[in-house]
Amino acid sequence: MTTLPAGRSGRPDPGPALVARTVPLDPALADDLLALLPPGDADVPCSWVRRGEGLVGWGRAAARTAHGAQRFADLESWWLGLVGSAVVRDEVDLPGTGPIAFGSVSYADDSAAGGTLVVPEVVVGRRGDRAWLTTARADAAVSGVPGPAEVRVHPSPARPEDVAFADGGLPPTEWAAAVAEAVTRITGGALDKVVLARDLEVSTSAPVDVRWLLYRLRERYDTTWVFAVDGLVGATPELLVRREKGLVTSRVLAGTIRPSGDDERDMALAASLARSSKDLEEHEYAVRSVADALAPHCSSMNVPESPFVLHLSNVMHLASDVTGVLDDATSSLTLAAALHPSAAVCGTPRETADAVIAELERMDRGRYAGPVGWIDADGDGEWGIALRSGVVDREDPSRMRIFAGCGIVAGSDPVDELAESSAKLVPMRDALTADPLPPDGLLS
Ligand SMILES: C=C(O[C@@H]1C=C(C(=O)O)C=C[C@H]1O)C(=O)O
Repeated sequence: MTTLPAGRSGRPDPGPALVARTVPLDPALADDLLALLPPGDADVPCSWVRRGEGLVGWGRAAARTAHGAQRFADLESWWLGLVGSAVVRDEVDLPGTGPIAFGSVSYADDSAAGGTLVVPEVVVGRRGDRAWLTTARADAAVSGVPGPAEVRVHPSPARPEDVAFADGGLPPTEWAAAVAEAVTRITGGALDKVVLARDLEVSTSAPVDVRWLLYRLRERYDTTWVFAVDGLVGATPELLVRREKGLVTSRVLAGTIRPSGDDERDMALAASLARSSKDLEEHEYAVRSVADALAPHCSSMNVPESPFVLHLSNVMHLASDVTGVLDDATSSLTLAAALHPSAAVCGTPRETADAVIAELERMDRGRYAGPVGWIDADGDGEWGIALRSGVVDREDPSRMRIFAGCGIVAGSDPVDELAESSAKLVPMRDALTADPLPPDGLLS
């Protein structure tokens, strides 16, 4: 059991003290984490679930939104103040127990979306055969803190009806022209790599139930982190950083091909991806940007010399797991800030790539391609890159924007990149529209 002391000076006043309690939960009650999410508005469900493990939360005990270049520092400082004065009883004591915040932060400093940390009133976590329930209240005077009786399976959410897609910031042909322009800049020597993204507008006949999207993403992309925070929802295969008891891990992805659906042919395609100099070059930039950002915080690091091929049902990626031993107290959120934006979503050199993105993409990425994840009171946590994702419109929750981007290097072909971006839109498109999968979750 951990009891944190009250009152850490020098932090912004976080408001009333947070009271948080974690108790063990019968793992059978947490067999299906997503099914525990109650119905509600798009900003209610919080999720970070992979292969049946992770965290779900709902309700708001406390929340903070921050904008501008200081948004990470502002959120971190608020979190330290909040947990520094919190009264905590943690009977489980694992990473992710005690008070936690789910968070999502905009890609760009100047985005209107900013970044938000949400401390749910109820969190259920599962790790291996252990499960727990955390309840949090910002006002200790409130009685009737929810208990295990609140943890129950809810009826399946309704699927979206009359779903229609429309061009976002740039129609596909104009986006392909932007890719061609980026290739010209790269071959002209202005930069080495830039990631260009595009968006689609989605409309439906009723407010989107985020839980439906989570269920569908989990069915088909069980090896990804299926996330929801404040109306941002997706299934990311890319882990920006995990900090757990002094160890840091980052899964870097860059270099992509589309599977053919034929196993034998896909094996040959995977082998060609692992040898493709264009993809290896693109991957190397991304790995280097992550290793360089982690190095100042680590006493030792393991940076693999060559990537492996990660198979997803819509795409295959070159992937590298970079690991390190942390030698300072930097929190997972501040590590995410140091790593963001990696060359997997920005480019090389970073400043030039960011300027080219702002000029050629002609849209605000919002929280797409920004860090999304969670942090606990010790600073441990997991932050993915918000890819294969979409955001529910706050003003009109029957509308969404979904996003996908591609790394552009000297050898990139605009038509291929357009096809790749379409393949990366498949998870969200299918979650919104496709028929339920057969019970075994396999693709037909
Ligand atoms: C930018 C996205 O994906 C990123 C770009 C990749 C690439 O260009 O090969 C691969 C994985 C991600 O790092 C996206 O999915 O939107």
